[in-house]
Amino acid sequence: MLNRNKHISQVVVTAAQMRDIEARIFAAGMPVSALMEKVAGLIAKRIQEIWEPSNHVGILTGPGHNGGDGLVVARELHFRGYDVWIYLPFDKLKELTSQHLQYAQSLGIPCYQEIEQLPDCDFLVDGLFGFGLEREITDPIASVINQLNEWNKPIISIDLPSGLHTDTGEVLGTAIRANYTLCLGLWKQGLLQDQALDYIGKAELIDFDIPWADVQAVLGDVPKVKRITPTTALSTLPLPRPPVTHKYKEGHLLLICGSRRYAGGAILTALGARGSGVGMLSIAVPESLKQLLVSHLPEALVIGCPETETGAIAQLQLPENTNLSSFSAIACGPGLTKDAISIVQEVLASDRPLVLDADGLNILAQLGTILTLQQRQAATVLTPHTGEFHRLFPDIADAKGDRVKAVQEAAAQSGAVVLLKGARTAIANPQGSVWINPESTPALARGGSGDVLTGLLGGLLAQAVNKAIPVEDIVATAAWWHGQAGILAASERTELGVDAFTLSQYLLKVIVGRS
Ligand SMILES: NC(=O)C1=CN([C@@H]2O[C@H](COP(=O)(O)OP(=O)(O)OC[C@H]3O[C@@H](n4cnc5c(N)ncnc54)[C@H](O)[C@@H]3O)[C@@H](O)[C@H]2O)[C@@H](O)CC1
Ligand SMILES: Nc1ncnc2c1ncn2[C@@H]1O[C@H](COP(=O)(O)OP(=O)(O)O)[C@@H](O)[C@H]1O
Ligand SMILES: [K+]
Repeated sequence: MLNRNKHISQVVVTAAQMRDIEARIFAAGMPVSALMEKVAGLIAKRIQEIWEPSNHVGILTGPGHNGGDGLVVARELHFRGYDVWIYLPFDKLKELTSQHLQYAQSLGIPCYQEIEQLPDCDFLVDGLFGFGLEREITDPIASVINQLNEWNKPIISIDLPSGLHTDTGEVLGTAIRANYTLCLGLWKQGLLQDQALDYIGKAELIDFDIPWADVQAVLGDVPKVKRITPTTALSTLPLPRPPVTHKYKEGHLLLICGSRRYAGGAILTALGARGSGVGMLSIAVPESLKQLLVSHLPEALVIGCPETETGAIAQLQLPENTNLSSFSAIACGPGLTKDAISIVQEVLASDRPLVLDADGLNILAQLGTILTLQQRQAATVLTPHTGEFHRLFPDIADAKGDRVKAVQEAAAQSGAVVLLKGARTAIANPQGSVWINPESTPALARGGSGDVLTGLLGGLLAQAVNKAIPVEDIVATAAWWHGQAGILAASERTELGVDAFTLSQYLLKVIVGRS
């Protein structure tokens, strides 16, 4: 049972999967009405906790079981002393929903068909549509939703804000802008897509005891799409260290970054790597940046390289008896400029795990993403934002739409682990497994935060080199750690206080006391 509770928050489902899981529960004997009663009871309880002092509530009710949930909530809140009004603009209701309406009305709870009739409420509960929404919302409901959004009343959505596509998070016509979303049973994939975030508000899972066996029967033993949780992220950290070890056993990362034009990116990447705790850090930069890097990172081995006329690295001049195979992992890209093309070609040809970011990605796109990566002998991790993603994968439709699908396609095409940056960063391996980082902060939308991630990720990969941890799990840990550092920094310093240097200083605070 403990195991189930630990795993349930990782699970992400589509509408079709949720329907299959529910069908198994009903087939096993659970009456549909009993489940609705249980689920809506939990929703009502949570609503009372959230909006305890307010007691005028409007319940927006749809024709299906999302509306049925809403009506049970209406009844429960009525019994708890709330003044409840139902808004129900549909004539044809599913049978269970219709029965709950009849009973609610028999209790004297008023029900209106016109939104104008609904009295002034302290807050609204959105039970219009859940995962059964199957087409665009049209008038008159679309206009009503727009009007409701303009009222600026707090709204709690049941399962998901009505109007969002359950899988892609796309707005189907229009959608309720909720302050809270109480997601039922298992996390719906659409709630983890960037395009849905403006509509969701604060999202919580209402666990209603879906048996783990039913989840497994539908999703398989290892679900394809998962949320990163503190448990999953912390489990891959290289802690505790073995008592007898030395610096090279704790990973040797080579960073290749910076140019005369972009010196700061090299420092930020290196500070991200420092935050990872990596045993040994070597940093290859253009010769003219060497002193600067040494002054910021006295512990690192800074390798000054010959420069092009434009101040990019012209040639990797590694120390004697060292070649690229001497390192546990390589991270390459931030601040390089596109003039460092030969360097990127050289690291691509190496047999070491490689993280490519920023100009490393722009150069890869120029070289031809798919064909170039086919030559790789070791793991490659690409960390594009949407702009870089489109340059790398011009054939893949829309990295701003269904990002889960986009990142899966990119990983499958390229054979790399792809981390698609965003508000809900998504990571896929070539076999189609996806991790989504469910929490982050717009405080990170700031120049240089990506550099910190590259260094952190490189450092974690270097430390994992001889361990049997899948690369995508390490990448997921880095994304989570980076996001949590942003959240912690923003909570202490506001969303305006999280410059990339500050972010790097918060990495350690995330894990102290937790691992
Ligand atoms: N079976 C149960 O008792 C449980 C119900 N749950 C609730 O049931 C919901 C799913 O219920 P349903 O499958 O009935 O589906 P929904 O209630 O989400 O909506 C489907 C209904 O809306 C209509 N509809 C769909 N798209 C429309 C559109 N664009 N314009 C107008 N009407 C449209 C359909 O004809 C159908 O009547 C979940 O989201 C959840 O709230 C579960 O979460 C918990 C268990
Ligand atoms: N709105 C947002 N919410 C959460 N995280 C964000 C948001 N915008 C950006 N980020 C994160 O910030 C980082 C930005 O990286 P990137 O775009 O490479 O910027 P830079 O190159 O300037 O460092 C990524 O990790 C991304 O996921
Ligand atoms: K809803």
